[in-house]
Amino acid sequence: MDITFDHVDFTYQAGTPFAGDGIKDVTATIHDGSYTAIIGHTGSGKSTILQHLNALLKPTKGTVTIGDFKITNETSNKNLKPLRQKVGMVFQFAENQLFEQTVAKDIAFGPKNFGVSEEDAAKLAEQMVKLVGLPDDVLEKSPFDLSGGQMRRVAIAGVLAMQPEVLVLDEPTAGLDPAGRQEMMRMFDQLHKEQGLTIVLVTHQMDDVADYADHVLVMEAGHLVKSGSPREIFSDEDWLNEKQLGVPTTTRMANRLKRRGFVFDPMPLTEAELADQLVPQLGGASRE
Ligand SMILES: Nc1ncnc2c1ncn2[C@@H]1O[C@H](COP(=O)(O)OP(=O)(O)OP(=O)(O)O)[C@@H](O)[C@H]1O
Repeated sequence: MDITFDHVDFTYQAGTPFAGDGIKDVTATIHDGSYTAIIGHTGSGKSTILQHLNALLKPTKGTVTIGDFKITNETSNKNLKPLRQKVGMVFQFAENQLFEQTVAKDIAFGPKNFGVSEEDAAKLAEQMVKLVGLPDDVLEKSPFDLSGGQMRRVAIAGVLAMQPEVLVLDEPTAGLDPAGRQEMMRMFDQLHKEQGLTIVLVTHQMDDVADYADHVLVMEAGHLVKSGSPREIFSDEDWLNEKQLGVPTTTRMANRLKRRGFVFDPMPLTEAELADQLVPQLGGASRE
């Protein structure tokens, strides 16, 4: 299911003296099966974009097309339930939305609300706990007795239990320690590759963009200012510096080495790519 923005404006509190632009004239496509990262400074419009992906917000102007759904300013809230099922949203600190007495009940809540039987919802909870890498014995525990990282996985399991086609992640690793962050990013990558989920990730972590995304949208002051592959986006160091956007650690290191006479073509994005190009230049055999 492709998601397309066609000249979309969104104005917060439109028609009041407090009106403020969220996004302006955004035209972009998030392709079915892609892993799309949205980057940009605070207030650039990333969250506003995300909330259009399942019509939590509707365009003030323009059209958002999500599979068969065309969302405009005129779209009524009726009949949007199937859309909410297809696009799963994991908000920042998703664990704050847990509320049931047991993990099993919390994960089963969404599917039951969408008409899945008690028995099938319980089965889904068992499957989803596995999918997010938690042991079976958490099912009967209170979510509030788990660690922060485990609680977040339970919240993600609850979103996955709706069996969405698109998983939308708003800074999903915020507040986790580096090991927890890495584990969680690997889990999303696995879901993307093994379950075929389309992923839309908002992040400030450029290493994650380089390691996992295949498409990047760069937002600035409500405008989409660039889109392309991570290689295209991160190859223009001057532009990134001008915009004060970070670059992946590997790219930063390669840029420094380039100034000392090393040659990289293309510029490496990941550690493996850096090693493959660096080792022969240091007189060693490449990894292949
Ligand atoms: N509820 C709101 N009411 C009024 N203006 C808002 C509201 N939410 C966001 N805005 C404004 O819309 C613009 C885009 O904000 P948005 O939250 O989409 O940015 P962001 O890139 O997600 O930022 P962050 O990285 O801080 O989450 C900003 O100018 C912001 O002040």
